Amino acid sequence: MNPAPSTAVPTGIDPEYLSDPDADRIRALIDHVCGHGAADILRAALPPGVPDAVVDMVSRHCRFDHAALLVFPERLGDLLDRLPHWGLRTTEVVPSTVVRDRIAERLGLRAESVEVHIVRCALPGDGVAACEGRNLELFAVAPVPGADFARLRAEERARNGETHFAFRVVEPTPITLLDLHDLLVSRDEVRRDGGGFNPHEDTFVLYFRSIGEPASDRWPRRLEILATGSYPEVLRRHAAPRPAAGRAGSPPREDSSREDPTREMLHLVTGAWVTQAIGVAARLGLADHLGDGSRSVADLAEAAGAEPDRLGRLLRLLAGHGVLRAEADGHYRLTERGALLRTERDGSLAALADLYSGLFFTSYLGLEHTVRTGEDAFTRVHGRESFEYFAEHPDDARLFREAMAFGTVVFDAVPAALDLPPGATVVDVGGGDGELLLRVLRDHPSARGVLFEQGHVVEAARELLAVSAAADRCDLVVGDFFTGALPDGADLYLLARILHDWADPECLVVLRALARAMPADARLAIVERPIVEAGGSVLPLRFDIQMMTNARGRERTVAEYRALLAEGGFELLDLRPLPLDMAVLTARPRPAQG
Ligand SMILES: C[S@@+](CC[C@H](N)C(=O)[O-])C[C@H]1O[C@@H](n2cnc3c(N)ncnc32)[C@H](O)[C@@H]1O
Repeated sequence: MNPAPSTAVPTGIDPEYLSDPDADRIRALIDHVCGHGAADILRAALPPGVPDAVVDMVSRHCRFDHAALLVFPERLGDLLDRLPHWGLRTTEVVPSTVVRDRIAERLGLRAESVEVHIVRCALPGDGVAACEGRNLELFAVAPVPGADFARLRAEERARNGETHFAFRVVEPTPITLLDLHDLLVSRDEVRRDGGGFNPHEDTFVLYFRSIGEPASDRWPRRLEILATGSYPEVLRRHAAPRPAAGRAGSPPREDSSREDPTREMLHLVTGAWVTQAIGVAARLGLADHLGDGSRSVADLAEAAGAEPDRLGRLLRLLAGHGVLRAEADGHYRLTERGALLRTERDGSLAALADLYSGLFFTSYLGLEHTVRTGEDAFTRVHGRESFEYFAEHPDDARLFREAMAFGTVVFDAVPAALDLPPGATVVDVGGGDGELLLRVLRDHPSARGVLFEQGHVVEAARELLAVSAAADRCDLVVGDFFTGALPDGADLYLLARILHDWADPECLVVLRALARAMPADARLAIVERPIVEAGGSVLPLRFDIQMMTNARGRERTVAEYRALLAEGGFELLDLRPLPLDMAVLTARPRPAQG
């Protein structure tokens, strides 16, 4: 961090203005901005105790731009006259719309009756090196007659509620902005606080307000992320409701574990027991037996062919984790969470719960071996690599396909995230049983599809296709994406949940084969669950271990995907978020050099 200069305030301040309450605030803000390094200013705009990794990531992509303050001069000219006394050089005065609208709303007035100007000014460079290149934005609110205005002015002077510290993204891309956004909102203490795009200035802003005592005695923890350009996807994500996890309404027993490290650790260490309990519930078909109703333990035990005492204890644990609800009469019913174990529903997790507590669970006995040696856990435990194993075990292969069908919750959002020209041909490489391709064809009625898969999987896809209205627009091609030629000449190639199955060398074989098969103007759409660096959701990290244990693959950060794609002959263009931490990453073949 930059050392604080011994005196931050430029000399030559006219003492007359120090008695003005706004003058005092402006001076204190100059002190704060000139007296601290950018990382310290950032830290003070984020929650107390924010990890270094978060500060580092924001610092890597952004530079400090300005600090903002709401002030109340009698006349705008008065303020402009005074600024040189603080060594401030006015660079621009423009009308404000966003802040004006917010103030008008608070005063219960029409926006047009409130006048707010943004006075942009550069901080002095001379003698205060830390101020070089830093700016203030003073939002000058013209007097509005009425008691409420007096109250607003008094409150704002006391609270500085509109103050923020703005960091500008140096090389903005949708991917960088999404990464930054997700990193910040992944912290429970950070709240989204509005944002928007100003077309006149081609400027995009996101505001974040953090809970916690102010870092200094007066400035709120309010951060603005600023970028040139328009990023509607990021804005949509910013406006979306916070994910339910960790919010009020989660089962209290789980949440209470957060307070005590021993309890919390015990919770983690015993997590596999819960995986097993849910897996057994899935294999006993408890959710289907319960349906929409409630049943007694004895009744359920009979229906599921289970021993009542042991089943009762299993149900009690599942209720503790919010999978079931115990009713006053001792009956159990499904919660919304538990209903995901019903087999006959979209997005069923029943097969996944069975697979993750069964075949894929036993592989974890080889995790230590994998971590120690780098050798594949699944192969060590089951004798062969997972896709070879499935080719020889049809029942397990069916369970795997059914488990993958859970991804359809995510697939529903994929077609809208693809840019497909009319009449386009789409090749789904390793497309499984065709669930994703069928959704794309359904949403794009003029598109044609090609499903490229291994022989035994294509047979399953044939069954699904047979009952689909898009059957006549879809061809099935049996092939091996490592050794066979891929269908060429199409407009869009899908690689959904393929790259994460493999290590980089295998991925490069597939990517280079794709680069050879794809026309120069075709697009590659990769559906994966990218790891958000530093403090993002833990789900991609869990799946990363899963890929290491039950495949030879890994989850990757966006930067790793970008690098992998570049090595495979592609350029990453865009990232569009999907539910459950997944995303569509769009790439194009890199034009041949020279
Ligand atoms: C994790 S699944 C993903 C399936 C589908 N894309 C989805 O997202 O539901 C991986 C798929 O890759 C296929 N696959 C594995 N090795 C392959 C190969 N060498 N050639 C073609 N497909 C392969 C498997 O059969 C499997 O369907």
